[in-house]
Amino acid sequence: MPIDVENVWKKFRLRQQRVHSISKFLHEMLERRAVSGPAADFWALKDVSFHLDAGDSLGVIGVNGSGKSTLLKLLNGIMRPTRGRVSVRGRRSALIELGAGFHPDFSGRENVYLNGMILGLDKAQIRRKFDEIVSFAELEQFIDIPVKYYSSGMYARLGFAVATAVDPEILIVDEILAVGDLAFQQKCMDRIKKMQAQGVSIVLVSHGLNDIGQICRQALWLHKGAPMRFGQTGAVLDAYLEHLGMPRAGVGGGNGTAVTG
Ligand SMILES: Nc1ncnc2c1ncn2[C@@H]1O[C@H](COP(=O)(O)OP(=O)(O)OP(=O)(O)O)[C@@H](O)[C@H]1O
Repeated sequence: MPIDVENVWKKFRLRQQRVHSISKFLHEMLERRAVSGPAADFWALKDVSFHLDAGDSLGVIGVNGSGKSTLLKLLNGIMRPTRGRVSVRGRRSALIELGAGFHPDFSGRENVYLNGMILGLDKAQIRRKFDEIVSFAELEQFIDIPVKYYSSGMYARLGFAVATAVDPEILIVDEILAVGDLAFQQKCMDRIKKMQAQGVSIVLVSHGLNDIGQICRQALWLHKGAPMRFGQTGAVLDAYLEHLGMPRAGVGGGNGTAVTG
C-alpha cells in the first residue's frame, strides 16, 4: 500500500483573542502584555483511517473547514498527526498551499530551480525540464520577473507545472487549482489523467465534484474532521450531495453535470 492512514487525529491549539479593537491591540503589544487568552484544543481530524493502493486515486470532499487540507498536509509530511499513523511510500509531489516553496523576491526562473531541488531534482535535470515547465505554465513572458508580482493564477500555474514535472509516484493536489482560469484547469485535469494512466497515485481535494468524479476511483467525505464515508466515488458523492440537500448529479462515472459542493 503506498498510502496507509490509521486512526489519525490532529489537534490544533486555538488562542482566543481577548482584545476587540486595533488600537487596544497595539497598545497591549506596546505594553508587551499578553494579547491572547487561554488556548483551547481543536480537533481538525478525528479518527480518520483509509488505505490507497499504488496507482489508485482518492478524492477528498467536504464543506469548508472539514479537515481536507489538514489531511493533505499530513500525507505530504509537512504536519504530523497528534495520534495515529500516516505512512506514504513513494516519491510524492504536492501542491497544497499557493506559493509554498516559492521565494517572493526570486524570479519565476529561480523559483523553478528552487522548487525542483526541493522536490528532489538536480540542476541538470531541472535544466532539461525547464522549457517544458515554462511552456506548460504559459509564463514565458513573465519568467524573469519576481514572483511577488504574479497573480494567484500565475502562482498556481507555475506550482502545478513544477510539481507535475518531477515524475512523482504520488501526486497530492489541493483546491488551489481553482484559482486558475477554466482553460488552465482543464489542462491540469488532462495532465492529472495522463499521469494517472501512467500509474501515478493521485490524491485530490476539490469542491468541483465533477473533477473528483472524473479522476478519482475512491472518495473520502470529511465533516468537522470526522470521516463520514469512504469508498467508491459515486456512492460517496451521492451521500454527500444528499447531506447537502442537493440532487444526485450522476457524477462518478465521468458523465456528471456541473455541480460544486
Ligand atoms: N495551523 C492551524 N492552526 C489552528 N487551526 C487550524 C490550522 N490549520 C487548520 N486549522 C483549522 O482546522 C480546520 C480544518 O481546516 P482545513 O484547512 O483542513 O479545512 P478544509 O476542509 O481544507 O477547508 P476549505 O474547504 O475551506 O479549504 C479549520 O477549522 C481550521 O480553522
